[in-house]
Amino acid sequence: MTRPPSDQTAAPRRPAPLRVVFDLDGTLIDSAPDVRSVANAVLDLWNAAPLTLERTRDFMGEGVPTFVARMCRQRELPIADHDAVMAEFLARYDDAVTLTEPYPGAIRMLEDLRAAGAAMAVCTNKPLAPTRAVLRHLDMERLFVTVIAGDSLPTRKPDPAMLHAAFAALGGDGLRIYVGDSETDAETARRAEVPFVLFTEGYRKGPLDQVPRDHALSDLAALPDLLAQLRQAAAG
Ligand SMILES: O=C(O)COP(=O)(O)O
Ligand SMILES: [Mg+2]
Repeated sequence: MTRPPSDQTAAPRRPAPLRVVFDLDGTLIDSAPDVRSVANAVLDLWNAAPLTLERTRDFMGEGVPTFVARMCRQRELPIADHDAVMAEFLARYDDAVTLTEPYPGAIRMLEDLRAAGAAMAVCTNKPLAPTRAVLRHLDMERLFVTVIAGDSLPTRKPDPAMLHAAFAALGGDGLRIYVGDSETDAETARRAEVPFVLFTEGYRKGPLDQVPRDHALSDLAALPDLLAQLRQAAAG
């Protein structure tokens, strides 16, 4: 019995190339303890009360200038001192790496994606020097084609320019995905018109159901399977 032609000719389609861009703080690494320690060392210079970890997380997400502005407002530091506060903060931030940990399964997940042929980048509002320092400290730098940081371009997320630059560095066509933890990341993905995966265990400020996203996950180890499914669907 001859098979119908469709069965004879059905060859598996090549999966689409995968380009994945990751936010950093609150997505791949839990860096708030280091940021808090920097903030509190600076606040101590002004004899101001320290920040809790929770408040530190709340202040993160839009980069150092916004973090420092929120911190100064919260502790009512004199406006005339804000530039000096910023300078003291930045001076300490570059090597603030020892309290930071990758989220469970983050490095294994990145290695799995790379083994599956994904090209990956970091797109973070954190400045480049502390970003490079922490990635090196955690032996994660090797996993990324490029890093676009909070001082790499004239604008920061949620302006989509950083995300566009990250995908441009990854090159070519294929399936594009942005993975992040915050409202800022969701808005960046929307403006860049890139599908967004929300990591739910990071530094989001509001309720989960109010963050627009295409997919959500609480365990980074689930990302390779999700992306494999999306890749197959994209291959048709
Ligand atoms: O440094 C911040 O405020 C946020 O950094 P992120 O963009 O990696 O979350
Ligand atoms: Mg983040």
